[in-house]
Amino acid sequence: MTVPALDELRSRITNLDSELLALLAERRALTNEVAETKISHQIPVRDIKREEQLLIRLIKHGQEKGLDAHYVTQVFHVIIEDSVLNQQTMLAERANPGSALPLNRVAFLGDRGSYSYLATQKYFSRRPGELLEIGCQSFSEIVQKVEHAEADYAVLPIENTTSGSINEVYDQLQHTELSIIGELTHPIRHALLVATSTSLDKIKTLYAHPQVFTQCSHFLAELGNVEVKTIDSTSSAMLKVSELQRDDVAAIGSEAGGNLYGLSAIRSNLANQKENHSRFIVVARQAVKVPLQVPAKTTLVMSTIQKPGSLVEALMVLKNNEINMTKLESRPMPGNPWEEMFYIDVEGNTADGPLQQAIEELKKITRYLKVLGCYPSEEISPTKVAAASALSE
Ligand SMILES: O=C(O)C(=O)C[C@]1(C(=O)O)C=C[C@@H](O)C=C1
Repeated sequence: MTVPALDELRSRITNLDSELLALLAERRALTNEVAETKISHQIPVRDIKREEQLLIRLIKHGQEKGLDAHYVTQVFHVIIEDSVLNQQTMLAERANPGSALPLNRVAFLGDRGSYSYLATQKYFSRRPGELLEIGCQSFSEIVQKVEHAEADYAVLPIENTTSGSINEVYDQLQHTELSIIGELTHPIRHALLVATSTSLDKIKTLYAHPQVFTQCSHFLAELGNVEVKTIDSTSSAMLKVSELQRDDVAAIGSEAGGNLYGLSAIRSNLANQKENHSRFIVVARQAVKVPLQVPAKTTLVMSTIQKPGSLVEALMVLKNNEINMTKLESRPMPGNPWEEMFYIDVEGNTADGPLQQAIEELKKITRYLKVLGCYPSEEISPTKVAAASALSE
């Protein structure tokens, strides 16, 4: 049997990949048409039943073609997530006429290549208009850029699955009139980045942002004589290493970001937890309306009356109105020792009855309550179907 030449096989793969892309684009265009129907008939974007049926059929079909259920499910989770996010964005834009800008000026931490930069690119890739990135040195600078109308939006990391909440960002939210208008989660994959063809045993100095060191503490503990230097952002760490061009220095950052500085990864998956994700919020001067067909999240900040059980009482209001709380964070109140501000994320829309009711009730039993924003939820939980149910069809 003659074996086809590698070039020939690769050219066939290349052609197939182009066909796949054309099909994906066609599918996306169809789902955008679906969104138009949903807008005119007030139908929710997400239809879990339809997704289940679709996955069951695809798993079965895939297995007939020798593709395992896990693979098919993973591929279609990504495709459906893209479809849902695009439709949500379309609906949100319709609900906020005139909000789409020809140029989105976005302030974020660090420079090209930082995780905030990558999150910014991801969030605005679905939105119309060009993107102008404004790299900043601190969270307060980022917030001020939007407050002073030097930027239209800010992208701020708020929590990480390994290192927890980012307190400085919560503290910024306490003092600003800006509103949260969006969120996104982005995988944070830390790699050891170098500028030369070197190896781990030669590294003597390591640059990274303090948050990154916290997230990679297990890896750092294994390193022997390495001097760890903190730096204001991941992009500064990468820039430093690319400028030094030395065998004995490295930065911790994403491989994608490192590529922008000509760095290569000699170790990857450095975070303590395999699933390391950061959640970012997007803030602007103007709050947005979230259409009721789109799953919404709302962030509240409140301080309770100083008496035993007042926080429990406030949380009971949420429970009684069947509002699901996704996060509770407390931060000290400057100037008021031992008093706390509570930041609460809930599933729900401020334009919808149950949350409106809960907010009214909370106002009566708290000292201070403010809605920091109501925004489309971008946490698209994948629909699960058991492979067995697909095969029994
Ligand atoms: O069929 C729909 O209603 C769609 O919006 C399309 C689609 C898909 O991409 O297949 C996306 C979201 C829904 O949850 C179900 C299916």
